[in-house]
Amino acid sequence: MRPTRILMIGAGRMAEAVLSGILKQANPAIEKITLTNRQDKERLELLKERYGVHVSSNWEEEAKDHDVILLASPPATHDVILKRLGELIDGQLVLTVAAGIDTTYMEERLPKGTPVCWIMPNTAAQIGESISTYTCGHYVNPQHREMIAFILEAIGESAELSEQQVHDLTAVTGSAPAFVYAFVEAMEEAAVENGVTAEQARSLVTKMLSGSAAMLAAGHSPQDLRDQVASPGGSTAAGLEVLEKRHYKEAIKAAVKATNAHARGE
Ligand SMILES: NC(=O)C1=CN([C@@H]2O[C@H](COP(=O)(O)OP(=O)(O)OC[C@H]3O[C@@H](n4cnc5c(N)ncnc54)[C@H](O)[C@@H]3O)[C@@H](O)[C@H]2O)C=CC1
Ligand SMILES: O=C(O)[C@@H]1CCC=N1
Repeated sequence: MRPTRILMIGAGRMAEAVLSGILKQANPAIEKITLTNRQDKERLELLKERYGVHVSSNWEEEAKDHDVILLASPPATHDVILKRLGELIDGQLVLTVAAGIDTTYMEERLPKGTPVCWIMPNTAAQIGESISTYTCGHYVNPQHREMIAFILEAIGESAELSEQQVHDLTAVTGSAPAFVYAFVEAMEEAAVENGVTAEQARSLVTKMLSGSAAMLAAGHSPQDLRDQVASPGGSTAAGLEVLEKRHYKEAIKAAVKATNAHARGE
């Protein structure tokens, strides 16, 4: 990889996740990383202290001096930031992790020929365990791809998809961890109501979840796994029947639809 300077616009949770992943790779080609946000100086100081990176509350002054610019600010800030960025940059690679901000949107606001990439990670990026979908714009060359792969590997695994697919899967890979955590909260509450401590409930439910995920990762289908648990006429079947009556799958699919629609600004 060529010597590279990375600028991040936005210094929140996702920016920190990407930053810590990149630093763990200890790649000598990364010459400099600068984190910026609009006004939270305290947050910038904390990140500077924690990671030893450069910080600034004026990204406009920094843009020229960096090769890769990663937007990790809210989607609603992108219109203004991209248009201003377009006045400042000259061929730099521009990436975003924002929900709903696809490469067409970016290319429309940046000078013709600007290489762009849209990455949709999830919060497991914080521990290098994200499954990130991504899609590249028209002007991304093999060198840019090397950089994009480096960032993606720093936060976990990834799948390159079409722009439409990244939109359609925003809920399934980006937001669904929150759906899983809501399920865990309900399970923990049920466990506590049945007499175990909150710590025991956390430990039991977490292990149940990681074991279930490991069975899926081993290649078994969810239908087979469900059937293995639910002995015919047994107690699990009675529980599944309640979920079905309460439209469990429909509720999840409706949540996916609502999430994606919101991300697209609908
Ligand atoms: N949290 C998540 O699970 C995921 C978040 N994302 C995307 O990541 C982006 C950031 O999300 P989080 O890190 O969760 O949010 P956050 O609230 O932790 O961080 C947002 C950051 O943007 C900065 N900011 C706000 N307005 C700005 C502006 N006008 N100019 C420069 N900086 C500005 C804030 O100071 C803050 O540092 C969003 O676009 C979101 O769609 C994508 C996938 C998953
Ligand atoms: O809630 C959000 O807007 C972001 C997008 C994907 C996950 N979190």
